[in-house]
Amino acid sequence: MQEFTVAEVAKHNVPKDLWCIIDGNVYNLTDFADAHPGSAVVLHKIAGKDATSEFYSFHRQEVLKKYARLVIGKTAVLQKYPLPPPASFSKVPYAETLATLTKPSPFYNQSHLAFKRAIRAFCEENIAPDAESFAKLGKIPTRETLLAMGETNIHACRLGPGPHLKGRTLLGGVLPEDFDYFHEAIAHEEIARAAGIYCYAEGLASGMMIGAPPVLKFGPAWMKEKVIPSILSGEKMICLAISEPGAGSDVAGISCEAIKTPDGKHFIVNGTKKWITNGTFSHYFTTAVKGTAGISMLLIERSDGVETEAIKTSGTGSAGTAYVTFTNVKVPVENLIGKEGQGFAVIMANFNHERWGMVASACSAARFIVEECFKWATQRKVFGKSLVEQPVIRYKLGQMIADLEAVQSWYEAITYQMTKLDYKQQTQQLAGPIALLKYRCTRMTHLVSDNAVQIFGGRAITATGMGRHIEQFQRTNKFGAILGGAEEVLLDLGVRQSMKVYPKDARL
Ligand code: HEM
Repeated sequence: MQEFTVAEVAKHNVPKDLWCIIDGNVYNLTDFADAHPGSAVVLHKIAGKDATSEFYSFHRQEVLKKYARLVIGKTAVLQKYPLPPPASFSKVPYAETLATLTKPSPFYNQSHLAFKRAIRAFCEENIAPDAESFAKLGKIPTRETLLAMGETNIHACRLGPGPHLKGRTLLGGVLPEDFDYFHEAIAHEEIARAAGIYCYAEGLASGMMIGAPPVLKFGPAWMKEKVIPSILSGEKMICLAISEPGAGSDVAGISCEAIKTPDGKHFIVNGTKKWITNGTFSHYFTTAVKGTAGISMLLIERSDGVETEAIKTSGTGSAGTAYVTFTNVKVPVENLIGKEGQGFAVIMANFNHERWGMVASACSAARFIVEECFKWATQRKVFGKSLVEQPVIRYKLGQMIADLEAVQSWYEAITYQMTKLDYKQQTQQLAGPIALLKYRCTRMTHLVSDNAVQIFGGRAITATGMGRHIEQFQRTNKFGAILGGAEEVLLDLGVRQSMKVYPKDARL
């Protein structure tokens, strides 16, 4: 690259010959000025000057990457803000979990770190580039992306440890037998970080994370053999169809009915499901139905009588959130997941993994927002000093960090318990704590979202530019307080679960 002196750059200081220096590099903005979204006028004011500080007041670093073509040379001035190398861990305080950098941890080892680095690299290369534009356009992820997640076994990793990992090559060189719930949590965390929780991330087969476990844990052998490989490869999609227009957290209230044919060989399914993540593009529906025996779970293939329609939410069309209608759908009785009439137990067992996964994603998303706020507060100047020099801003950051780290610690403690308990024990012993944890987590994200909006001001309600991640987070954050069980329902469940084991002999 050609090197210029500061004095040489200074000569190009008029609109028809407009150069400037940004972080050591020389930009020729003459032809770009009229197309500049921030107006030509502001560029005229910095013509011929070092505009690094002005640039970082109004733009994200990614703008420089996108417009690298405008660079015509460099100066001897040392670059102060180099773009971070690929798949690196952030050095901004609290931007990474405490164990990611150098701090010791009872839970994570080198294998977790290697996995984290590898999946971050995958996400940066394959997921992040589409995240913003696809979310805006409401486009579902491409087949290539979903297949790439299959090839690298990310789909399989998101279903947690188990026999489905046997013989698979995992990212970071992790051996399938060493893979535990901390690895799985890292997969959810990294996807949420790269793709935006309750936004583009939802399209990345998150329906599978909740729709496939019932098949894996309770489905008959033929079903596992037929369905699981095609799902884990990314060829086919599956979703969980439980909630209905008249039944959300109130699962017992579902009305989608499945009536057995007189020969006992099929169910005829009639009813609707609402808010079904990935429903618009799923091939399989893990569906809760009501029959004479009570609630059952059925695997329904997309076929005649299955219709899906996109629902517009505050999130994005990338999630494929659907209204599903089953009209006289003929389903073989072999498609029962678990025993007839025992669907409630399958649903309840599944909820734990779903809620825990939501916490993993939400902690990571909140951490990313903390990082955004810390960076903004440091580089944004008001009343002659940076925001972070104002006590009120430090108070807000402190609240966010303290809440986040408290939830993170509880979630890691529960994750550790999951690594020591089998699936049945988890269902019996962790349903209450996980319900309470998810409640605490979404209260934390409310605070993080609220404080982030106050720190970013107008930019927090602007979909592009400096605050675009904050805008998305505050717009979609509420999903977490509803999906997988509303906060109020979870608090109630948490206490009811502990009442079941309350010692009969305990007295004040
Ligand atoms: C390489 C040089 C530059 C490029 C490629 C560039 C590009 C952009 C882009 C893409 C935006 C829209 C922001 C977004 O929504 O993402 C923008 C906005 C803006 N730019 Fe630049 N810019 C450059 C230099 C500068 C400089 C040196 C200034 C100095 C004053 C400046 C001032 C602004 C302002 C005031 C806005 C509007 C910010 C807002 O709406 O909050 N730009 N610029």
